[in-house]
Amino acid sequence: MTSRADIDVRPIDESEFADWSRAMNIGFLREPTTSEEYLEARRAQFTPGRTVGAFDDGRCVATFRSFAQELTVVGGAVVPADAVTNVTVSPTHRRRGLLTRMMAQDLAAAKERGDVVATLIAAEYPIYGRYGFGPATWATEWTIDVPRAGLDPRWAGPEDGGRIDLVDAEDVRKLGPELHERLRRSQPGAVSRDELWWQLTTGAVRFLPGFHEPFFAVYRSADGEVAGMAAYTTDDRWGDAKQPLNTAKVKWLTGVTPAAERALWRYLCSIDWVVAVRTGYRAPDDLLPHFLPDPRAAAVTTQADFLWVRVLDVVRALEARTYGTAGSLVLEVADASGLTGGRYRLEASADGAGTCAPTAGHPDLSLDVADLATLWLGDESAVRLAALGRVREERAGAARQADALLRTSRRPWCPDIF
Ligand SMILES: CC(=O)SCCNC(=O)CCNC(=O)[C@H](O)C(C)(C)COP(=O)(O)OP(=O)(O)OC[C@H]1O[C@@H](n2cnc3c(N)ncnc32)[C@H](O)[C@@H]1OP(=O)(O)O
Repeated sequence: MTSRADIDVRPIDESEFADWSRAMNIGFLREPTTSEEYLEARRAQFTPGRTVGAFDDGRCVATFRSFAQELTVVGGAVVPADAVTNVTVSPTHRRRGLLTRMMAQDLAAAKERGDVVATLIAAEYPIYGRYGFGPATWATEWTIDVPRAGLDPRWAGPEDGGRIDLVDAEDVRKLGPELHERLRRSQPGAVSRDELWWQLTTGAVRFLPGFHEPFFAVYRSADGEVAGMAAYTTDDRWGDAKQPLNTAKVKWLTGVTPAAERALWRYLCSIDWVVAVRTGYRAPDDLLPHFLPDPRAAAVTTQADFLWVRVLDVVRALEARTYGTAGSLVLEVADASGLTGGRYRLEASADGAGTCAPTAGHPDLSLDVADLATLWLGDESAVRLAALGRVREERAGAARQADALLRTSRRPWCPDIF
């Protein structure tokens, strides 16, 4: 067996991209061999210096890629994030520390670059906590039993003066980016999308497994403004007695007003032949069930952690967001990697702004950097984490005070897998 030291972990150059892609497909249990077209399409994701491989005897056996992203925080500001993706280690080389080496290099480079956080969508829950990542948003998927929802089957369009049109992929590439910008600027937990995201979702570039061209529906409000858009596929299922039994699967649904969300969900539940709607990953407090006369018709199919965050700079992370009340809190943050641990005083003013600085003062709460990430976007309760023993109160009542400062009335949501 090759010793750990003999395995070279380094950024690849473009000539190694085919070997790197083969290794990634192996790690994700996908067909290893890739076509020239696949490689050509995928090359847009090659970021020099940030596409990393591990090489054993000249063959790529592990992959890791990161790219620049913006993450929206509470209050609507965005912070520069190091988005981590394409993480694989071949089954022949697992549990020898290769991920640990690739991650350590990447996080150190991200810190050096000035990224405030690193982000990822975890394939499995137990992988990333050890590197200081914590789940910062959660996702819920519902399946709507349309005939049980109590909706009037005669519905023929929005009652609010708005309209819904089906549009082509090209229209989505034109209208979608601006709509998403509006959403993500006001949605804590949302991330930026690049042009390739729009090309992939519309099929202009195809390398994702199982792509089927979706239907695209656009909602315009009474004044003609595009306020919502949805992409969905259907599965052409029929029962033995010739009954249509289609499920509409929502790939994404963006609404920048409650009216837009209501109209698009109503539309999806009105399509002839469709008896079930799978919603895709929404925020756990999405309005959707309450758009239905019988909210129980929306059954939770998935409930899981979604966006994981690794705080790289406590001061900038805490100063970027806003707070629910005025107050002062001293946090003792443990960070085994040495990237951003220390004792910090957060001062929030009545207008919601926060300042943060290292302090020698007595701590109010002690916690790991991964748990700070879990609290940062407002989704989790410090009181709950204290009950679990993950946050320690150094002053009685500090966890409750942290909740008053940090928690938000609506939950954060990351609409994108990356
Ligand atoms: C953002 C993304 O891309 S998510 C996709 C992640 N990729 C996958 O799930 C594909 C299949 N899995 C893999 O490729 C690999 O198993 C990886 C990438 C998850 C882990 O790579 P490895 O090189 O085996 O990890 P490494 O040896 O550095 O492990 C470090 C520690 O994490 C633990 N660990 C690693 N993977 C897992 C896991 N899936 N579940 C539980 N523990 C794990 C190891 O046991 C080890 O613990 P220890 O330090 O106590 O001994």
